Amino acid sequence: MSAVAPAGVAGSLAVADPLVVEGVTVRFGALAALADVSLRAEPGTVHAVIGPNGAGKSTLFNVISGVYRATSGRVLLGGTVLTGQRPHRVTALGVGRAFQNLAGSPYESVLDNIMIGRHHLMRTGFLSAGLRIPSARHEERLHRARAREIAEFLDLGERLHVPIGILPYGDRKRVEVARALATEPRVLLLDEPVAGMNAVETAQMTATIRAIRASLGITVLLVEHDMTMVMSLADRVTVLDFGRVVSDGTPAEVSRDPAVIRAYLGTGDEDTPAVSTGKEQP
Ligand SMILES: Nc1ncnc2c1ncn2[C@@H]1O[C@H](COP(=O)(O)OP(=O)(O)OP(=O)(O)O)[C@@H](O)[C@H]1O
Repeated sequence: MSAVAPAGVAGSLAVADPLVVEGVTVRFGALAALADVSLRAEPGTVHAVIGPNGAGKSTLFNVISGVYRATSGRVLLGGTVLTGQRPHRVTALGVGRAFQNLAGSPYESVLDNIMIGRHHLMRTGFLSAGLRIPSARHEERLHRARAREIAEFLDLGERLHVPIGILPYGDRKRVEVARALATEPRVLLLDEPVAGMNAVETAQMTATIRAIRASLGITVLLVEHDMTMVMSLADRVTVLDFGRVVSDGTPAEVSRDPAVIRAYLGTGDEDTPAVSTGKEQP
């Protein structure tokens, strides 16, 4: 991985504003998928959102990214209210999202797939781009250079012109993260980034997320079922169960919280860590 943080067309990626979720409720008929959920992801941290299946994690990501409307409550990035905005506007306001399922066209190259993330930043319309107007060509060159930097940052620099459909699974997942980074986010939503990965790919993705936090200063909001990865990486963890926040704290705090033990195991046995930190003695 490149040691140098990308910098370029869109300027600094660093963020000084927290992402704040304030009392968000989402109802689907009688079901409250989220019930008065609040959390605060501090700038430049990895904040994990965990919970059993059906706890509301995807619904929360869908509210933050503008896909679902909250029944009540707000999401703010600094002083900007994100709730009520459409997904493309939320992206433009600084929230990038890498999806769990592999997105992107399998026949297009790594570079072209990363460029998809930059379209909302390009001033040139299709007509002037198609007519190869010099200013349009200049802008396209700058954006391609930036996409290349991001690819190199994610160790994809050697594969720029490879169709993503023939890449190994781990590389393809990193292209998805690169596409999200190409939107120049201040907050990056990562939806199960290591789902389906082997141990080597998981270690590489974990290193990638650490580098995003350390070098780019981006706030990462992470939904992930791999508890060893979450507990080794997250600065803070919010635990959802049945749409409610049942715990919030450092990995060490939540892994000992009886409410988390109940959520995962259906027991209040306080001698058992709720979730493995990967550091327990055998
Ligand atoms: N569009 C929808 N319409 C109706 N119910 C929904 C919708 N989206 C989610 N739900 C329900 O809301 C609840 C929370 O689902 P959600 O997908 O957010 O959970 P999750 O924590 O992401 O689960 P998993 O870990 O299995 O992905 C579930 O009961 C789910 O069936």
